[in-house]
Amino acid sequence: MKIAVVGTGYVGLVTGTCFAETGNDVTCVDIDKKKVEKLSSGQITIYEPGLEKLFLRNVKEERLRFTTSLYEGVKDAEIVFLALPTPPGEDGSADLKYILGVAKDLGELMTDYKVIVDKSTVPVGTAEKVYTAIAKTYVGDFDVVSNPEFLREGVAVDDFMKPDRVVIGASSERARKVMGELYAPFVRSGNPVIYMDVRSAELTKYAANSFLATKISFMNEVAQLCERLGADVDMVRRGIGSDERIGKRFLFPGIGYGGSCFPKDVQALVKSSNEAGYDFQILNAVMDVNEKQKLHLLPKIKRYFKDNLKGKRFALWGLAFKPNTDDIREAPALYIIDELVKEGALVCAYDPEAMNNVRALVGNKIEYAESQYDCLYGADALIIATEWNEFRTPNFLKIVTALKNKVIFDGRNLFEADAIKELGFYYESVGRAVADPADKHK
Ligand SMILES: NC(=O)c1ccc[n+]([C@@H]2O[C@H](COP(=O)([O-])OP(=O)(O)OC[C@H]3O[C@@H](n4cnc5c(N)ncnc54)[C@H](O)[C@@H]3O)[C@@H](O)[C@H]2O)c1
Ligand SMILES: O=c1ccn([C@@H]2O[C@H](COP(=O)(O)OP(=O)(O)O[C@H]3O[C@H](CO)[C@@H](O)[C@H](O)[C@H]3O)[C@@H](O)[C@H]2O)c(=O)[nH]1
Repeated sequence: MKIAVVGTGYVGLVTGTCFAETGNDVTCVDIDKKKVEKLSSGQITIYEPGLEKLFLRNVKEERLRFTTSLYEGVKDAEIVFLALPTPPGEDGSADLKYILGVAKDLGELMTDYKVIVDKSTVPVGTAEKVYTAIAKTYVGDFDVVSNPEFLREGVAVDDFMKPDRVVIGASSERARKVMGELYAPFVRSGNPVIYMDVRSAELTKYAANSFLATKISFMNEVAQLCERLGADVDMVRRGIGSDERIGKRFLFPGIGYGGSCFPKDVQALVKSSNEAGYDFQILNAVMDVNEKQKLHLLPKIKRYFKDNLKGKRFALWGLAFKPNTDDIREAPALYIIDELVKEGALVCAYDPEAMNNVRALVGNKIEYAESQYDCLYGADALIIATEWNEFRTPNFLKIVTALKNKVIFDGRNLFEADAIKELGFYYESVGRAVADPADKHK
């Protein structure tokens, strides 16, 4: 099939590459000239495990092309995916200017039947708006379909190639058939394509993200309670997660959810809800809990250093909002950096992939280290903000040698609390035994 993907960011690039990998002829369109030049010359623009190999193969075999021209991209395409940004507007609702801008341009370019697919996360009613924007100038037959994307960064290729489900919201049989053919290779393993009406598909995406965010905020509140009641959140997590009705996944407490999706999508659903005259109370609490959780480690740090962080030096492991990505959008580490710097502390950070992105954002506000151990030298404490695998089993001897004090504030519960205390560390984590600064650690 001939496919156009408009918007070649995270979702666009994964979508385009995976559809090319299953034998389709894909043209990706982006307004960012530099990005298109880079991709056309075989240079990948995001860090995503497993993607580069597929990308290079499909570029080489000419199933995957890039252009800045919307006309070039869509002229022969049967299906046009819109993988454009839907950032929060000033009031928190999803800003549809990119989607509706491209829809208007499509109306001016289209000359034959196409299926236009909203791949971006968009509020209920957007497909109707896209339809109206195209129909203003194009009078022929076409369909607008909602096909929300559920991939996670860091495991995006697997999520796309072996989806738990594919949701297709379509109002015409013709569009359902086209989409069904396109997705046939991905659902062979028995994972279903769920066909539904367009509005339900649009809401499914927000409901999925909001439910997952709710699980996380719930566990972060359980963690708060654990610290106050002397319980261990890891035990409670295991205890409840083994109940199939609850499920083991997305129960990990930490320093809040971040990334380009949960924060903006929960907020957008609350906004849509308000506009529909309904107060979505749970989600307001989910957002409040998350705001507080991002700075969960700060009072612990201040307590240890007797409220004086001026001139203190902190090593920070992890900047990306989660492991296996270089994405720093809404990364909890950035909030911690802000607070520490505001208090007059110095921060030296290390992240395996995200340092360039942070450097571009905050420049010399912090120092950057060449390795996870380099950033420890002379630091008063180590703070862990992202659970990269290489941080899980570090060389403790190197940590002890480099750190000024044997003090760790762990926002991701990477270590067994008892084992690390045995090594003589003052150790604070999330939802587990609270350390006492008065205790003498070795
Ligand atoms: N990132 C994820 O993990 C993820 C997962 C599922 C769904 N989503 C949703 O998918 C959508 C896209 O997210 P993303 O993370 O890929 O965004 P992104 O910001 O990484 O990429 C968007 C791309 O669109 C391009 N663009 C902007 N205006 C354009 C135009 N007029 N014509 C052509 N290209 C244009 C930008 O240059 C950029 O390359 C959002 O709605 C997001 O909520 C994201
Ligand atoms: O038990 C958990 C699981 C996740 N997180 C945090 O939650 C955030 C989001 O994590 P994750 O969902 O793995 O990453 P994303 O790539 O943002 O993926 C989410 O957002 C995408 C964009 O909408 C959706 O497509 C995915 O299905 C959805 O999982 C991160 O900050 C994680 O640290 C936790 O704190 N505890």
